[in-house]
Amino acid sequence: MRIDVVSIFPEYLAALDLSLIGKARREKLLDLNVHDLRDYTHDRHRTVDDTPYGGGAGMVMKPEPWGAALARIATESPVSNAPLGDKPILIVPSPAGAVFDQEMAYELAEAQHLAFACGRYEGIDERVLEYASEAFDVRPVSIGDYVLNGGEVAVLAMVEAIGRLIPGVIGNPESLIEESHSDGLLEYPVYTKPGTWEGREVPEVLLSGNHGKIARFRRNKQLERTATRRPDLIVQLDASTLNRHDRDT
Ligand SMILES: N#Cc1c(-c2ccc3ccn(Cc4ccc(CN5CCCCC5)cc4)c3c2)n[nH]c1N
Repeated sequence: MRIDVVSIFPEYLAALDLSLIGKARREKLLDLNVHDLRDYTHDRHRTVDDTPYGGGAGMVMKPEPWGAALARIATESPVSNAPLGDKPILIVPSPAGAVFDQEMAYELAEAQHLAFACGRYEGIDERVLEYASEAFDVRPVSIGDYVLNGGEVAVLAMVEAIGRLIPGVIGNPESLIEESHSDGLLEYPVYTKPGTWEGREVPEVLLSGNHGKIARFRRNKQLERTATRRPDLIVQLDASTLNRHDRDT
Protein backbone atom coordinates (compact mmCIF):
# COMPACT_ATOMS: atom_id res chain seq x y z
CA MET A 1 0.00 0.00 0.00
CA ARG A 2 1.10 3.50 -0.84
CA ILE A 3 0.16 6.28 1.58
CA ASP A 4 0.75 10.00 0.97
CA VAL A 5 0.22 12.61 3.68
CA VAL A 6 0.22 16.35 2.99
CA SER A 7 0.66 18.74 5.93
CA ILE A 8 2.18 22.10 6.89
CA PHE A 9 3.62 20.27 9.91
CA PRO A 10 5.33 17.21 8.33
CA GLU A 11 7.32 16.69 11.51
CA TYR A 12 4.02 15.92 13.25
CA LEU A 13 3.99 12.65 11.28
CA ALA A 14 7.45 11.58 12.52
CA ALA A 15 5.70 9.15 14.87
CA LEU A 16 4.96 7.07 11.77
CA ASP A 17 8.67 6.20 11.65
CA LEU A 18 8.31 4.36 14.98
CA SER A 19 7.07 0.97 16.14
CA LEU A 20 5.09 -1.34 13.86
CA ILE A 21 4.28 1.25 11.22
CA GLY A 22 7.93 2.28 11.04
CA LYS A 23 8.95 -1.38 10.76
CA ALA A 24 6.37 -1.94 8.00
CA ARG A 25 7.88 1.02 6.10
CA ARG A 26 11.40 -0.37 6.46
CA GLU A 27 10.18 -3.79 5.31
CA LYS A 28 8.47 -2.19 2.31
CA LEU A 29 5.02 -3.37 3.40
CA LEU A 30 4.02 0.27 3.46
CA ASP A 31 5.23 3.01 1.07
CA LEU A 32 4.49 6.11 3.18
CA ASN A 33 5.39 9.57 1.84
CA VAL A 34 4.96 12.78 3.85
CA HIS A 35 4.78 16.04 1.87
CA ASP A 36 5.22 19.61 3.16
CA LEU A 37 2.41 21.67 1.65
CA ARG A 38 4.69 24.73 1.70
CA ASP A 39 6.87 23.02 -0.92
CA TYR A 40 3.96 23.64 -3.31
CA THR A 41 3.89 27.41 -2.75
CA HIS A 42 5.71 29.92 -4.96
CA ASP A 43 5.85 33.12 -2.93
CA ARG A 44 8.70 34.26 -0.72
CA HIS A 45 6.67 33.67 2.47
CA ARG A 46 5.45 30.22 1.33
CA THR A 47 1.88 31.35 2.06
CA VAL A 48 -0.76 28.65 2.59
CA ASP A 49 -3.66 30.61 4.10
CA ASP A 50 -5.77 33.71 3.59
CA THR A 51 -8.87 35.41 5.02
CA PRO A 52 -12.26 33.72 4.49
CA TYR A 53 -14.66 35.02 1.84
CA GLY A 54 -17.89 36.00 3.59
CA GLY A 55 -16.00 36.99 6.73
CA GLY A 56 -15.70 34.99 9.92
CA ALA A 57 -12.95 34.18 12.37
CA GLY A 58 -9.61 32.67 11.46
CA MET A 59 -7.98 31.86 8.14
CA VAL A 60 -8.71 29.37 5.36
CA MET A 61 -6.14 27.27 3.52
CA LYS A 62 -5.53 28.56 -0.02
CA PRO A 63 -6.49 26.21 -2.90
CA GLU A 64 -3.41 26.67 -5.11
CA PRO A 65 -0.82 24.79 -3.01
CA TRP A 66 -3.30 21.98 -2.36
CA GLY A 67 -4.13 21.69 -6.05
CA ALA A 68 -0.45 21.38 -6.94
CA ALA A 69 0.30 18.87 -4.18
CA LEU A 70 -2.68 16.63 -4.98
CA ALA A 71 -2.01 16.77 -8.72
CA ARG A 72 1.54 15.58 -8.06
CA ILE A 73 0.33 12.72 -5.85
CA ALA A 74 -2.31 11.67 -8.40
CA THR A 75 0.29 11.46 -11.18
CA GLU A 76 2.50 9.28 -8.98
CA SER A 77 -0.38 7.02 -7.98
CA PRO A 78 -0.02 3.29 -8.68
CA VAL A 79 -3.81 3.23 -9.05
CA SER A 80 -5.10 6.11 -11.12
CA ASN A 81 -3.19 4.85 -14.19
CA ALA A 82 -4.35 1.28 -13.63
CA PRO A 83 -6.36 -0.30 -16.45
CA LEU A 84 -9.46 -0.55 -14.22
CA GLY A 85 -9.32 3.24 -13.86
CA ASP A 86 -9.79 3.04 -10.08
CA LYS A 87 -9.12 6.17 -8.17
CA PRO A 88 -6.85 6.52 -5.16
CA ILE A 89 -8.77 7.43 -1.98
CA LEU A 90 -8.22 10.93 -0.54
CA ILE A 91 -9.09 11.09 3.15
CA VAL A 92 -9.72 14.65 4.33
CA PRO A 93 -9.81 14.76 8.14
CA SER A 94 -12.63 17.08 9.22
CA PRO A 95 -14.99 17.55 12.18
CA ALA A 96 -17.69 17.45 9.48
CA GLY A 97 -16.66 14.03 8.17
CA ALA A 98 -18.06 10.52 8.40
CA VAL A 99 -16.89 8.98 11.69
CA PHE A 100 -13.88 6.70 11.33
CA ASP A 101 -14.43 3.26 12.84
CA GLN A 102 -13.01 -0.27 12.66
CA GLU A 103 -15.25 -1.13 9.72
CA MET A 104 -13.84 1.85 7.78
CA ALA A 105 -10.31 0.83 8.82
CA TYR A 106 -10.86 -2.64 7.32
CA GLU A 107 -12.29 -1.12 4.14
CA LEU A 108 -9.40 1.34 3.72
CA ALA A 109 -6.80 -1.37 4.47
CA GLU A 110 -7.85 -2.98 1.17
CA ALA A 111 -6.92 0.13 -0.84
CA GLN A 112 -3.75 0.22 -2.94
CA HIS A 113 -3.24 3.98 -2.53
CA LEU A 114 -4.45 6.30 0.24
CA ALA A 115 -3.75 10.03 0.44
CA PHE A 116 -4.44 12.20 3.48
CA ALA A 117 -4.92 15.98 3.33
CA CYS A 118 -4.18 17.53 6.74
CA GLY A 119 -6.04 20.82 7.03
CA ARG A 120 -5.24 23.52 9.57
CA TYR A 121 -6.67 26.95 10.46
CA GLU A 122 -10.47 26.84 9.75
CA GLY A 123 -10.06 24.23 7.05
CA ILE A 124 -9.25 23.88 3.33
CA ASP A 125 -10.97 25.90 0.55
CA GLU A 126 -13.92 23.68 -0.49
CA ARG A 127 -12.99 23.94 -4.18
CA VAL A 128 -9.95 21.75 -3.44
CA LEU A 129 -12.21 18.81 -2.60
CA GLU A 130 -14.23 19.42 -5.78
CA TYR A 131 -11.02 19.61 -7.84
CA ALA A 132 -9.57 16.52 -6.16
CA SER A 133 -12.69 14.46 -6.88
CA GLU A 134 -11.60 14.31 -10.54
CA ALA A 135 -8.58 12.16 -9.64
CA PHE A 136 -9.51 10.85 -6.18
CA ASP A 137 -12.36 9.19 -4.33
CA VAL A 138 -12.64 12.03 -1.78
CA ARG A 139 -13.73 11.04 1.74
CA PRO A 140 -14.16 13.67 4.51
CA VAL A 141 -13.57 11.69 7.74
CA SER A 142 -13.75 12.57 11.45
CA ILE A 143 -12.09 10.59 14.26
CA GLY A 144 -14.65 11.72 16.80
CA ASP A 145 -17.10 14.36 17.98
CA TYR A 146 -14.63 16.89 19.37
CA VAL A 147 -12.62 19.63 17.61
CA LEU A 148 -8.86 19.34 17.10
CA ASN A 149 -6.61 22.09 15.70
CA GLY A 150 -5.86 20.23 12.50
CA GLY A 151 -5.87 16.90 10.71
CA GLU A 152 -2.46 15.50 11.70
CA VAL A 153 -3.57 13.76 14.93
CA ALA A 154 -6.44 12.17 13.00
CA VAL A 155 -4.02 10.92 10.32
CA LEU A 156 -1.73 9.38 12.95
CA ALA A 157 -4.72 7.51 14.38
CA MET A 158 -6.10 6.38 11.03
CA VAL A 159 -2.74 5.31 9.56
CA GLU A 160 -2.06 3.21 12.67
CA ALA A 161 -5.56 1.67 12.66
CA ILE A 162 -5.36 0.93 8.91
CA GLY A 163 -1.67 -0.01 8.77
CA ARG A 164 -1.95 -2.68 11.48
CA LEU A 165 -4.54 -4.51 9.35
CA ILE A 166 -2.17 -4.88 6.39
CA PRO A 167 -0.93 -8.51 6.20
CA GLY A 168 2.55 -8.85 7.73
CA VAL A 169 2.45 -5.65 9.78
CA ILE A 170 1.25 -7.29 13.00
CA GLY A 171 3.49 -10.25 13.90
CA ASN A 172 0.64 -12.44 15.12
CA PRO A 173 -2.49 -11.89 12.97
CA GLU A 174 -4.50 -13.84 15.60
CA SER A 175 -4.30 -10.78 17.84
CA LEU A 176 -6.49 -8.95 15.32
CA ILE A 177 -9.29 -11.45 15.85
CA GLU A 178 -10.25 -10.78 19.47
CA GLU A 179 -9.79 -7.04 19.76
CA SER A 180 -12.38 -4.43 20.53
CA HIS A 181 -14.97 -3.90 17.84
CA SER A 182 -13.83 -6.90 15.79
CA ASP A 183 -17.08 -8.68 16.76
CA GLY A 184 -19.12 -5.64 17.73
CA LEU A 185 -18.14 -5.91 21.40
CA LEU A 186 -15.46 -4.30 23.56
CA GLU A 187 -12.48 -6.50 24.40
CA TYR A 188 -12.16 -8.58 27.57
CA PRO A 189 -9.72 -7.68 30.41
CA VAL A 190 -6.20 -9.15 30.25
CA TYR A 191 -3.83 -10.25 33.06
CA THR A 192 -0.22 -11.47 33.38
CA LYS A 193 2.24 -12.46 36.12
CA PRO A 194 2.49 -12.07 39.07
CA GLY A 195 -0.59 -14.11 40.09
CA THR A 196 -1.04 -11.79 43.10
CA TRP A 197 -0.23 -8.10 42.96
CA GLU A 198 -1.06 -5.48 45.60
CA GLY A 199 -3.29 -8.06 47.23
CA ARG A 200 -5.20 -8.51 43.98
CA GLU A 201 -5.61 -11.98 42.45
CA VAL A 202 -5.90 -12.96 38.77
CA PRO A 203 -9.42 -14.40 38.15
CA GLU A 204 -9.11 -18.10 39.07
CA VAL A 205 -10.80 -19.33 35.88
CA LEU A 206 -7.82 -18.01 33.87
CA LEU A 207 -5.51 -20.36 35.81
CA SER A 208 -7.83 -23.37 35.32
CA GLY A 209 -6.61 -24.50 31.91
CA ASN A 210 -10.26 -25.10 31.03
CA HIS A 211 -10.41 -23.38 27.63
CA GLY A 212 -14.19 -23.60 27.41
CA LYS A 213 -14.65 -21.89 30.76
CA ILE A 214 -11.99 -19.31 29.92
CA ALA A 215 -13.74 -18.51 26.62
CA ARG A 216 -17.08 -18.13 28.43
CA PHE A 217 -15.52 -15.91 31.13
CA ARG A 218 -13.98 -13.67 28.49
CA ARG A 219 -17.21 -13.50 26.45
CA ASN A 220 -19.19 -12.48 29.48
CA LYS A 221 -16.65 -9.83 30.36
CA GLN A 222 -16.96 -8.47 26.81
CA LEU A 223 -20.75 -8.26 27.14
CA GLU A 224 -20.52 -6.77 30.65
CA ARG A 225 -18.04 -4.09 29.56
CA THR A 226 -19.96 -3.25 26.40
CA ALA A 227 -23.27 -2.98 28.27
CA THR A 228 -21.78 -0.66 30.90
CA ARG A 229 -19.35 1.42 28.80
CA ARG A 230 -20.91 1.40 25.32
CA PRO A 231 -24.62 0.55 25.53
CA ASP A 232 -24.96 2.13 22.10
CA LEU A 233 -23.07 -0.84 20.65
CA ILE A 234 -25.39 -3.36 22.32
CA VAL A 235 -28.41 -2.18 20.32
CA GLN A 236 -26.47 -2.83 17.10
CA LEU A 237 -25.67 -6.45 17.99
CA ASP A 238 -27.57 -9.23 16.32
CA ALA A 239 -29.23 -12.00 18.36
CA SER A 240 -26.54 -14.59 17.50
CA THR A 241 -23.83 -12.40 18.99
CA LEU A 242 -25.83 -11.67 22.14
CA ASN A 243 -26.93 -15.29 22.63
CA ARG A 244 -23.48 -16.72 21.97
CA HIS A 245 -22.37 -16.16 25.59
CA ASP A 246 -23.09 -18.86 28.14
CA ARG A 247 -24.63 -18.21 31.60
CA ASP A 248 -22.13 -20.68 33.09
CA THR A 249 -19.02 -18.66 33.87
N1 LIG B 1 -10.52 14.36 11.69
C1 LIG B 1 -10.77 15.21 12.41
C2 LIG B 1 -11.12 16.20 13.38
C3 LIG B 1 -10.83 17.55 13.46
C4 LIG B 1 -10.13 18.46 12.51
C5 LIG B 1 -9.65 17.96 11.30
C6 LIG B 1 -9.09 18.84 10.38
C7 LIG B 1 -9.00 20.19 10.67
C8 LIG B 1 -8.54 21.32 9.97
C9 LIG B 1 -8.69 22.43 10.77
N2 LIG B 1 -9.24 22.01 11.92
C10 LIG B 1 -9.53 22.90 13.04
C11 LIG B 1 -10.90 23.48 12.97
C12 LIG B 1 -11.92 22.80 12.37
C13 LIG B 1 -13.22 23.39 12.35
C14 LIG B 1 -13.43 24.60 12.91
C15 LIG B 1 -14.83 25.22 12.90
N3 LIG B 1 -14.99 26.19 11.80
C16 LIG B 1 -16.30 26.80 11.95
C17 LIG B 1 -16.59 27.79 10.82
C18 LIG B 1 -16.48 27.11 9.47
C19 LIG B 1 -15.13 26.49 9.34
C20 LIG B 1 -14.83 25.54 10.49
C21 LIG B 1 -12.39 25.25 13.51
C22 LIG B 1 -11.11 24.69 13.53
C23 LIG B 1 -9.45 20.67 11.91
C24 LIG B 1 -10.01 19.81 12.83
N4 LIG B 1 -11.36 18.00 14.61
N5 LIG B 1 -11.97 16.99 15.23
C25 LIG B 1 -11.86 15.87 14.52
N6 LIG B 1 -12.37 14.65 14.86
